[in-house]
Amino acid sequence: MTINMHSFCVSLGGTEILRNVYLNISPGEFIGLVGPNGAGKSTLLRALAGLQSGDAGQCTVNEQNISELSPIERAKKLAYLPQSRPVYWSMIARDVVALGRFAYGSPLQIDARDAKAVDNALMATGATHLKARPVGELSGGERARIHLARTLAAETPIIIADEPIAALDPAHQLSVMQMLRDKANNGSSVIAALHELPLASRFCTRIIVLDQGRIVGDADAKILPTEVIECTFGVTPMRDQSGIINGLLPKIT
Ligand SMILES: Nc1ncnc2c1ncn2[C@@H]1O[C@H](COP(=O)(O)OP(=O)(O)OP(=O)(O)O)[C@@H](O)[C@H]1O
Repeated sequence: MTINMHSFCVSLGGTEILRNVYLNISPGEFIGLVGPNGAGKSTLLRALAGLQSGDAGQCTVNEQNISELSPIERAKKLAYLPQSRPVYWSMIARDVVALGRFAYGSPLQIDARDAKAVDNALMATGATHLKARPVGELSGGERARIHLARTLAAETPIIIADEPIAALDPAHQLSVMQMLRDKANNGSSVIAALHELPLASRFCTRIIVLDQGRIVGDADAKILPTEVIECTFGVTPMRDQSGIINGLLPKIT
């Protein structure tokens, strides 16, 4: 499925947060949305998920305005992992993952297809061994993987993830990035807000750079101009021969 933003603007508390954003995500793409703290990444992802209305412009899924979709229709098309993921009851981890199936029936009475989706999602995030544990007892990284599994359990053609690898150890960061890339390779449209530029560069098919609510860079990760990274983040990327960023240094002046 294709997701599209056209001349999209958002103001919050009297401040313009997203300014005239144009964006297109096609099946097969894994987009890394990067930008400094406060750039507007979460706001943009919330808008793509239909959770943030705009002051101007449009956001569409397969050319249908996202605000016209019912929550259930939306949940069958896209899964959204928010940055903040509070759990107010100490539910068993597997039940939290099963919440991802709510669009298909009651998450507390899951059928065989739902159960398979939940088990596959737990496996994809390396969290199968955690399934019987109360989420309140899990570590931050373990809980993050359970929430990601909840997102994947929806088995939607679009995945929108806000900082899916924050709090994960290096091995799980790599495996989650590979898994998201595999989803894209299998036809999903994936966008994730990321702070880990080298990992974004290695695994994403495209990088979009947001700064003060504006898109200031949009390119294949390997050819994203060094100047854009330097101007936006104040760091200088080191690259390997293929252009992949493999380290960052304070901006060389
Ligand atoms: N409800 C709100 N009212 C006023 N300002 C808001 C509101 N929500 C967010 N903002 C502001 O919008 C800007 C963008 O926030 P957003 O969370 O989208 O940034 P971000 O790029 O995801 O940042 P981070 O990398 O720190 O998570 C920030 O300056 C934030 O303070």
